[in-house]
Amino acid sequence: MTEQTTTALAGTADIGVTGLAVMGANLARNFARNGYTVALHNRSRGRTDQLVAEHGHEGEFVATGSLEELVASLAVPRRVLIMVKAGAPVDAVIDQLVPLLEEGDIVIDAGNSHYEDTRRREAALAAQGLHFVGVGVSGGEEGALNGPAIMPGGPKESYAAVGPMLERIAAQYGGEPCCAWVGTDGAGHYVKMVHNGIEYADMQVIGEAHDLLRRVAGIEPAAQAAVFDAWNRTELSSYLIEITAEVLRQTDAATGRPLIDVIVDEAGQKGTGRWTAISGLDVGAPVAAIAESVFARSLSSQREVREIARETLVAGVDGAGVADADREQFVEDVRQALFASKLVAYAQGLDMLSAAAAEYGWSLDLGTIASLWRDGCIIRADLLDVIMTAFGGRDTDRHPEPGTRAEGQPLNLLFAPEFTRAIADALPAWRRVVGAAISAGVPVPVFSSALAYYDGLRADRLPAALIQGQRDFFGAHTYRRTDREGSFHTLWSGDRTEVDGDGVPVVMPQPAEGDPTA
Ligand SMILES: NC(=O)C1=CN([C@@H]2O[C@H](COP(=O)(O)OP(=O)(O)OC[C@H]3O[C@@H](n4cnc5c(N)ncnc54)[C@H](OP(=O)(O)O)[C@@H]3O)[C@@H](O)[C@H]2O)C=CC1
Ligand SMILES: O=C(CO)[C@H](O)[C@H](O)COP(=O)(O)O
Repeated sequence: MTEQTTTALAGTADIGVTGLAVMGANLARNFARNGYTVALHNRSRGRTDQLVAEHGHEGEFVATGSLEELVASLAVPRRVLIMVKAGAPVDAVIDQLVPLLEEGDIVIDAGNSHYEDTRRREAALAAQGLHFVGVGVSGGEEGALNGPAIMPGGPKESYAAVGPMLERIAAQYGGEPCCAWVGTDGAGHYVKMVHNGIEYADMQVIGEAHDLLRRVAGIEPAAQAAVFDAWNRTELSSYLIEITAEVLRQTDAATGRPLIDVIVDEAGQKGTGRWTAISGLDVGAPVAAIAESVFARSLSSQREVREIARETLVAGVDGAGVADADREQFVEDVRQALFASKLVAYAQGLDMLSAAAAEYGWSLDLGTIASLWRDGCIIRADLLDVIMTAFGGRDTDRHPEPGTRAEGQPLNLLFAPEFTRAIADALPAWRRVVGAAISAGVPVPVFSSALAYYDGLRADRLPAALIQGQRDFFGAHTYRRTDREGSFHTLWSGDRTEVDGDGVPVVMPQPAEGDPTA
């Protein structure tokens, strides 16, 4: 296991990895460091040779120059892990691989593929006697090497062949691997997609907090780093808060200014956040905070429009800022608003998983899924252990009916008593912060959207009643009544009497004598 091996070991390698950019190379090294013999392949040979030259001493590698060689070097059943750019490249690799494989072999796609692609690919490969396992992987370069969070989908029986290997290279939290089979076909990639949607919202709320600390409280980046360090010792403790402090502390070598001030303020995106928002719309899950975080990135990238807007649109505020005496309280308010908004993003993401489970017939256990995110991935946070507990802990044998929660699991994360309390405690600060941001003209799309979600959930009555009235007025779409079963329509263009779903005039019950509402 320790000697560098580059000669072909035909038919003995435990796993083949094709696609040796940042993620594939580090996953391959992780497998090798854990004692597996890893066959390597990349479209262009350079990456393969580089990996072997730089890291060949870390374990048993079989460098190959073609997919034919890669497949020939693998033990049966063959396991080939694809880690190439998502989309058409995955299909291109599959098309080349399939003719080389035999019944029972397993193709693992560990990139950020769209779950619908995964469903399609699994069905196509199953028809040819091959197993296709769509696996979500999170943790970036460092996680891939030292232990990522892994969310495998695909046929349950395939997990027996790949699960133990994946569990071995995954991050470990309290002795448990951050890896477990999550559900059939595209479920693994769906769960990873929602992870990324939450990641977008989490990053955006941290960004909003940073903006408020700078523009309202006047706290410069280096001092903010200390604030985020301190927040990382509270219930906000997480990887993203930790790296935020690192980024804010960094000085640009070329200018001596804070690095954050020389980075162009346009956020990129590869697609997983957008897919989450689109899927939320498709399955009818109100993931507004996640969607707002995607829109915020899109707005940031409208460079030309923003330039014109800066010159033409007025702010309409009379100056912003907190007095010195109020700064400490404001910082604490922002911390609480950040925590509450983050909880809402998790609540929306988890709610969406249940809606998708119903739509696609998956059995997703929210407690186990939360357990996978406790370490290794980008959204890892102390909070996830609490969320896991709120959903009944980790139980890889618990498979609720599609679209339902396992017994005892709350219908919404915010209904778990500890989170109901946490939000209630944060609420006054959250409202103050959103109010202050609006007054100061500082955009807080996710802070405010998350608060609107919370207020929408808890409202006695929503203006949806008026929308139903409007829909009935212009399109005879009917409405339901609070006091009777059935659907009803008012003859808006006629005498405005009410008819039932069959067009029969409704006879109003006579109010009882003495009824005060009569
Ligand atoms: N980077 C990250 O932090 C994370 C990435 N992911 C996902 O993992 C996957 C890999 O990501 P990453 O390592 O960043 O690499 P990239 O997404 O940048 O993809 C580069 C790799 O894809 C190969 N490739 C591109 N097109 C083709 C093709 N048509 N046929 C064969 N191979 C092709 C490249 O080969 P060549 O060298 O020949 O160009 C190279 O090996 C992606 O799906 C990504 O979304 C998941 C989690 C985290
Ligand atoms: O999957 C990941 C982390 O979990 C990748 O880093 C992904 O690229 C992040 O998404 P985006 O590039 O859209 O910010």
